[in-house]
Amino acid sequence: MSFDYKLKLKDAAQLVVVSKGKPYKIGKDMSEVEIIENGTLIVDNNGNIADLGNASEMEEKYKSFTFEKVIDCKNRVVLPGFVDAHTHPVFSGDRVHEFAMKLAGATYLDVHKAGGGIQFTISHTRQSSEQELLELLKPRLDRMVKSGTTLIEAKSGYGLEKETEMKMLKVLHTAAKEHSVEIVSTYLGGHAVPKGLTAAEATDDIVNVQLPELKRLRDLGEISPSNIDVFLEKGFYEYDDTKRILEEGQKLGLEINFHGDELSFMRSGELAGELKARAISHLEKVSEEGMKAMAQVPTFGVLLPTTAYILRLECPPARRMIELGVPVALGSDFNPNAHCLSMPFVMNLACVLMKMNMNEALVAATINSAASINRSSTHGSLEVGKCADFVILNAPKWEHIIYQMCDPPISLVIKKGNVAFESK
Ligand SMILES: N=CN[C@@H](CCC(=O)O)C(=O)O
Ligand SMILES: [Zn+2]
Repeated sequence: MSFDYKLKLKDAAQLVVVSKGKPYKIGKDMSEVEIIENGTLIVDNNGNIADLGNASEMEEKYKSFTFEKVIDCKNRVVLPGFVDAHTHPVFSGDRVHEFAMKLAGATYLDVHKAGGGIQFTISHTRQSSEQELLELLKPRLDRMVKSGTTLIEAKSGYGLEKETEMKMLKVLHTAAKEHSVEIVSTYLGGHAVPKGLTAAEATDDIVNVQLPELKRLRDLGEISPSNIDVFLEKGFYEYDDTKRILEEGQKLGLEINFHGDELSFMRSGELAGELKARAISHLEKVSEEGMKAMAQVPTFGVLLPTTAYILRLECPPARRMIELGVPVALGSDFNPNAHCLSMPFVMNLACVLMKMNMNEALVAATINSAASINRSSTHGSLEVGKCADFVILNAPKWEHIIYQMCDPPISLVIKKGNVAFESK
């Protein structure tokens, strides 16, 4: 039997549109969240939003059409699926022992210098097969969906040599086809300097060995990276090496989306201005000039409150960034250091630790995070033509998604018009 439409979300207490007709929000506009009170939304047979509006008007308009599925959303709210703008979800080996070290006072750099941190994860990930990494990744993605995430940015970066970096990108490419979560992948061969090489030698290897292989496999359709990333940090990659790697990636059509100004001030914002970067993540130590340069491009500031929380760092200046017109996005930074898969918890931390208001946090976790990975024409808001990715919350007001931080009452998560998660 065929139906006129795939899905109707009927009589929602709130349809949280978030943003209308804009690719992203900046400044005071981040505090505005568009809402339709008592609304109904229709999904077409391709899994895109066909229409939305006042419930009684929609009932009248669509009374003679058929729907494959109707969900009664009375006393519930519908939000766009969350977009997680920064994750490292492909790895093997946990680092629970390092959590204890950090609680006892070790810093991120102490752990790294002792051969732990990224190096620990690299040694495990190098030994795992593509299939093992895929099997480890899938339940992590399931847990993201349960928390309302429907689109993620996901990085390689636990190989630091050609084989493992490409293996990670292949895992992401396969997962994108086999899992309901949509994935935009990022090549992060410059996540740390491999043991035995200098930063200059590692940079040469990325430029002369890894990037040509990335191009070859991308041309063959075996991987699909959209972005290039480097960890610009003292003892990792410094300004000139970072710039060289990012520029080489840009020549291959990759967008620049890098880690910067996390533990030390590295002139990340200034570099983003020079290279017209799409996004910088972390930014705990960003300068006033750097923020101004970012606002100018604009370069998205992807803020990661879990990192500041877990490492007890001073938070990035979110308020000043918003004031200066930097488009701010949020990510979970899910990785073995910051083991968080939940965007509701990230939004809560952004409000409490970074002093963002709830509207700003929601904008940063939807339309702005989608825009930080160049997906806001299809994701991040409830607008006609966009992907039917939703979080249906069993609460009369959307703010409960942030307020009930660790276990918000999510009753359903919809991906492309299909139920991806349903609470029992
Ligand atoms: N800071 C660099 N990279 C990750 C951490 C990766 C790791 O510790 O494994 C981050 O974004 O927090
Ligand atoms: Zn990261």
